[in-house]
Amino acid sequence: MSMIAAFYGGKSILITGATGFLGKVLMEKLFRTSPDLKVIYILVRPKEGQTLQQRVIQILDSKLFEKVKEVCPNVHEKIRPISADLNQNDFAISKEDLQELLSHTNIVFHCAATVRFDDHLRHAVQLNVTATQQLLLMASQMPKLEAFIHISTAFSNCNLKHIDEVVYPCPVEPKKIIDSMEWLDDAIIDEITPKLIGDRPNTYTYTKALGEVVVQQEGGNLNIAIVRPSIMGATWQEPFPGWVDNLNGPSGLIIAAGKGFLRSIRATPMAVADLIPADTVVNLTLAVGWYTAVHRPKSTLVYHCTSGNLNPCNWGKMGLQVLATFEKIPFERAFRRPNADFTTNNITTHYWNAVSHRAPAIIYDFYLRLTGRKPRMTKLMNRLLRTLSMLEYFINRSWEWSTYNTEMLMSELSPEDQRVFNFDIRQLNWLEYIENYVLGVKKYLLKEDMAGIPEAKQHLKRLRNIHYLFNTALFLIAWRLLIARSQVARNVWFFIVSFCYKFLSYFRASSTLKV
Ligand SMILES: CCCCCCCCCCCCCCCCCCCCCCCCCC(=O)SCCNC(=O)CCNC(=O)[C@H](O)C(C)(C)COP(=O)(O)OP(=O)(O)OC[C@H]1O[C@@H](n2cnc3c(N)ncnc32)[C@H](O)[C@@H]1OP(=O)(O)O
Ligand SMILES: NC(=O)C1=CN([C@@H]2O[C@H](COP(=O)(O)OP(=O)(O)OC[C@H]3O[C@@H](n4cnc5c(N)ncnc54)[C@H](OP(=O)(O)O)[C@@H]3O)[C@@H](O)[C@H]2O)C=CC1
Repeated sequence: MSMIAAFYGGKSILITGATGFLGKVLMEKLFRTSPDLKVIYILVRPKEGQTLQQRVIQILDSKLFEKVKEVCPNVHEKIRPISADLNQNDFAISKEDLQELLSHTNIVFHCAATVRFDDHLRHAVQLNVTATQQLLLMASQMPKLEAFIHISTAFSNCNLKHIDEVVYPCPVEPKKIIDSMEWLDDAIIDEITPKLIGDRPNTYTYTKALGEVVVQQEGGNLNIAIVRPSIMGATWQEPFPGWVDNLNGPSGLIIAAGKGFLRSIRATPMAVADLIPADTVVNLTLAVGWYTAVHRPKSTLVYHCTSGNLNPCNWGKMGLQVLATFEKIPFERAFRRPNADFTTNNITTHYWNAVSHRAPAIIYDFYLRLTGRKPRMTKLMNRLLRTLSMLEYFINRSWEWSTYNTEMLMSELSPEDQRVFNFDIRQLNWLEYIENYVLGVKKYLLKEDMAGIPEAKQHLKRLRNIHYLFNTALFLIAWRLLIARSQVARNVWFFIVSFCYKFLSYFRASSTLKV
């Protein structure tokens, strides 16, 4: 029997961010391995046109929860959605709900965050720092609380090259930042943001670092741990390979490449692609929850959930495997044939952006206008280029993360727990994983049917023919213009034509002789 699974049995668990990518995989695993848990409270913000219950039903109806429904048929009774907005004071939770949470919760998993790189600092601070502070305050009033697990990111200290499993201090105290956000206006915040984030690339990584400091400073006597995943990708094994449900990280770019929009990307092929499957993050997080509650380490332990130092894969290998998978499993209705490449400097990046991204978009929009439709490709391409510029920082560098605590935890698990809550990334086969990832993107994000693959292949063949035809026409037009203007080009042209003519005459004559 798994000790970790048994530990979560009978427990009341609070999860923030349960409607997000990680939160859903976390809930699924909890229900599947500990169906006898008491209740999972989830803090859900109301969404336009959807009640909380409807949001829960939507989650449970997804393919992700198919296995759970078999092992835990009353799963819907065990999820208790609580209306809460982490942007509001006290999360705008009703008094009754708050009372219930405070008196019953045994474990907290804090996953909610804004993961947008370019969020306004005020909003990023509110969600990634102030909300964490408020949640800690709530947690300190929970008499039955056994562990508080905070999900951060391995990139919270991406300004360093080697990152240890410790919380690094920030030059300006989080409390001061929180206070200043209350009285500074947006214009001033915009002005000081670059100075505050310093050599970090965006407000996301900066506020996640502040969040960690808050956890360490204000955790009081709570049993706290911090989990730092790197770039979270589709599931590796559980509940099935390839499950993914948002565009973050590489998923959006896989779509853009597979549909033929993305043709070049500024990346360093040898830089480590520190991807980590979502189910690996979940297994480590649950093991950390158990360890923190049972062993009560004296200090706040940080656990790196990364792949680079144990089983590295680089962007070059990953890119090639993604492209190879498109040959076998193409996406439907591609704009162009998937054929992306890496660029490594500014000049080639600008050149290929103009030739491979902007120009085809303009031509296609011109065609849409001609046929009386609304142009949209240039807008889409501009957004893609903006997204690429945001992600570039992470695909042109490598980091070293120490994984001492994570490895220590692995050695503390029984063989059964090591199997059920496997987070040993050394066992991952990258080529197989990437293929399943692309397949998962096709099935679960694009919702494309596998039966459509032959038609998708036909479509790519048509695109290839159009491509050849277009290139030939372009060459002939350019050549025609050139020979109209240049005597040298004309001479070359006559030489080629007469050479071909002579060759054909010789060929015809020799074949007549043979007969
Ligand atoms: C040798 C030869 C080889 C050949 C090779 C060939 C290669 C070919 C194969 C290629 C694949 C292999 C290489 C993979 C590289 C992966 C790099 C990943 C690095 C990730 C590092 C993460 C580190 C930190 C990890 C963490 O700890 S945290 C989690 C990470 N957080 C995020 O990933 C949020 C990012 N996003 C935003 O920050 C916002 O999205 C924002 C972008 C500002 C836009 O923002 P905005 O324009 O305002 O508007 P949106 O509505 O948001 O989006 C507007 C439009 O862009 C779409 N779109 C949003 N996102 C993404 C996204 N990612 N990717 C793509 N599209 C996206 C959205 O669908 C919408 O499309 P539309 O609806 O227009 O059609
Ligand atoms: N994705 C990645 O590559 C990585 C993620 N992480 C960390 O993992 C955690 C989870 O990330 P991920 O699942 O990918 O992110 P998602 O964007 O998929 O999920 C974010 C979650 O936070 C909730 N949330 C956001 N704002 C509020 C709010 N105001 N009130 C209540 N809930 C809110 C969202 O709710 P709603 O559904 O209503 O929007 C959603 O459930 C984050 O802490 C992130 O920093 C770390 C490393 C990598």
